[in-house]
Amino acid sequence: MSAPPRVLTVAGSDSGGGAGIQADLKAMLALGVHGMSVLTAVTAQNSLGVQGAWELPVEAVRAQYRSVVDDIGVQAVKTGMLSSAELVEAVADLIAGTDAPAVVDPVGVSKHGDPLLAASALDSVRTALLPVATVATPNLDEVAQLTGVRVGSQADLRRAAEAVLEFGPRWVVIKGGHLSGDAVDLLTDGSEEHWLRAPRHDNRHTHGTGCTLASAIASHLAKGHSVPEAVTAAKDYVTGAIAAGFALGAGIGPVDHAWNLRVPR
Ligand SMILES: Nc1ncnc2c1ncn2[C@@H]1O[C@H](COP(=O)(O)OP(=O)(O)OP(=O)(O)O)[C@@H](O)[C@H]1O
Ligand SMILES: Cc1ncc(COP(=O)(O)O)c(N)n1
Repeated sequence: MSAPPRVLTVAGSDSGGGAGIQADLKAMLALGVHGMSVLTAVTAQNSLGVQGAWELPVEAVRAQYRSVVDDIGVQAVKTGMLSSAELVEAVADLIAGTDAPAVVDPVGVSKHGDPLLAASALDSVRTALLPVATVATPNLDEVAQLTGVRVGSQADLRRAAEAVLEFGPRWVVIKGGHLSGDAVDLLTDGSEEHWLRAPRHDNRHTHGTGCTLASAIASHLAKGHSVPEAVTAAKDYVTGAIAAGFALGAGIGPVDHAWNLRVPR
């Protein structure tokens, strides 16, 4: 049997299994690719928030990356929580030397408002990481942090996309998940525009939506799809996962990464 496409996530661990590395690997399995991971940080996290976070040394991140890329090889890379300026710069450098598309989710804070990136790292995200991204996937809070553009309605999404594209990613997906009404995202490279629209699911169990979308994009890119095809397929996958999100713990439960694998009875 031939090996499936290989996808690497460079991100933090969520002990609760809903976001971070755990969400990424689950999404990759559900989408038929071989998932691999470079851990940047470990969080003590559950449905109520992040209780603690510990960064890995930059040499440990570099060594994991080299182990995977030099032997196994990758068809796409996805980044999530990178924690510090030093890690952002090291990862940007590693991606620049890798011949594979990179999906950059510029994770800033968790759903509960806990910081996952030092404020001092924002400049490195702008000047080192975004320029090496094939697709960047900021949410509205990350757009505001990175560009100063505040999105209050769908009409502002184009302005937000233009501001992010100035930092150099080939494509950007501005996630409008935090607006009201339909869940509308804008994918653009500055010349083509694709509006991705899905019904808003009235389900509070949405922990891990951003990680899941970015990993699904990377998985479809690894299969050889174009960026618009990959993002469209990833949007369908995350929408189904949100619709099937379930309660766990006392707070916000995870999306269901396996929804597309369940056989109807
Ligand atoms: N209630 C919902 N129903 C349908 N789609 C949603 C809903 N909430 C978010 N989405 C979609 O999920 C994807 C992730 O968007 P979101 O804005 O939630 O990302 P995020 O903020 O990075 O994630 P998180 O809020 O978990 O940190 C987008 O495609 C968005 O449109
Ligand atoms: C380790 C880690 N990485 C990322 C997120 C953000 O999660 P998301 O934006 O997908 O909800 C998180 N809560 N924890």
